[in-house]
Amino acid sequence: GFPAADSGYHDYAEMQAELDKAAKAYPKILQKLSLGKSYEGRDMPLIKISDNVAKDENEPEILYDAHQHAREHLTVEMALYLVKMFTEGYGKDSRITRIVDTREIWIVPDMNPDGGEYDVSGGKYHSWRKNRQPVGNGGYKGVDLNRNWGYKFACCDGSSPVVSSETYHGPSAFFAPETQHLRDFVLSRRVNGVQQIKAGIDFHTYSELILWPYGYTTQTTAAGLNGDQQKTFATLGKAFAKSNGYTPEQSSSLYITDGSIIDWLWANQGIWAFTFEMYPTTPGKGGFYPPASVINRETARNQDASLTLAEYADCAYRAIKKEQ
Ligand SMILES: NS(=O)(=O)N[C@@H](Cc1ccccc1)C(=O)O
Ligand SMILES: [Ca+2]
Ligand SMILES: [Ca+2]
Ligand SMILES: [Zn+2]
Repeated sequence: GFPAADSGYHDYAEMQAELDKAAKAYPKILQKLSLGKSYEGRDMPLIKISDNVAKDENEPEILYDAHQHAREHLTVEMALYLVKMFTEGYGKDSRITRIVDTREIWIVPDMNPDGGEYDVSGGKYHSWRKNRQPVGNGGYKGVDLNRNWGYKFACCDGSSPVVSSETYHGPSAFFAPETQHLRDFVLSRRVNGVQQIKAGIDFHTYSELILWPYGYTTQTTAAGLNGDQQKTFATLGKAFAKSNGYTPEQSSSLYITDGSIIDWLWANQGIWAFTFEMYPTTPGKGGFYPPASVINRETARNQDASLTLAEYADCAYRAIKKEQ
């Protein structure tokens, strides 16, 4: 569990309890499902929020995922904030109500439950990033989930082949059960060959950035990402940045990453996918372990961007005033 001073953060059991409570309180608009089990056997919750939530309706779908990296605990709080915002705002806030009525929202609050629990084990932080899967044959553990996706896997020196590395990509794409489960869920959202999930945000910490594909190349356009699409990503990214004060840029302008989730979501499934790096900007402001006192402010900071993404999900090109 978290160190006492940081008890405001939710550990795995507390996160699950929070989600169970929400499912009980809002059965008409929230369903608690499961992606499957992590390597060590922990359930990975999947939340669906929409009107007539038990029905698969013909409404644009949105995906918010959090906590691919174990020490990035603020992202679990971000996902719990989204659950709270959509449920408590429904029927009260007109913008939220319209989104819940016209979209199907998927939230994955914890992509890496094993890593997260390990990171806070013994009431102290271990600065752990990866999952807890044995790798190689020297007793090492951990695949970097955000290098294990299957688009341009290990293509471009944007990850490491060394099992002990923080950015170890694994022996193959989708080696980690955690990336397999989210991949399988996303693929299951293809109906008559059309991907129902139109847009998404992958939450990380820290640096306060809004990132869009590609991560594997510094080219602004490349196979599967043309000029209008680049313009749409940049326009939406800048609009999000205006609302939360983060810095918007193409993912690769910071460093090259291969096998990242947003490259796969976009190139393989055509999903308008962004990575948000949350608070703080620097290690001096808490790095991966900011005090629990910032949770409310730093999660609410992304309310407008999260809602705007959902509003554009029917046609992202509207952001550049293009029809189709
Ligand atoms: N959370 S993070 O510090 O690990 N950054 C993430 C996301 C990311 C990817 C590419 C450039 C900047 C940030 C990563 O997978 O490297
Ligand atoms: Ca619905
Ligand atoms: Ca649907
Ligand atoms: Zn991260």
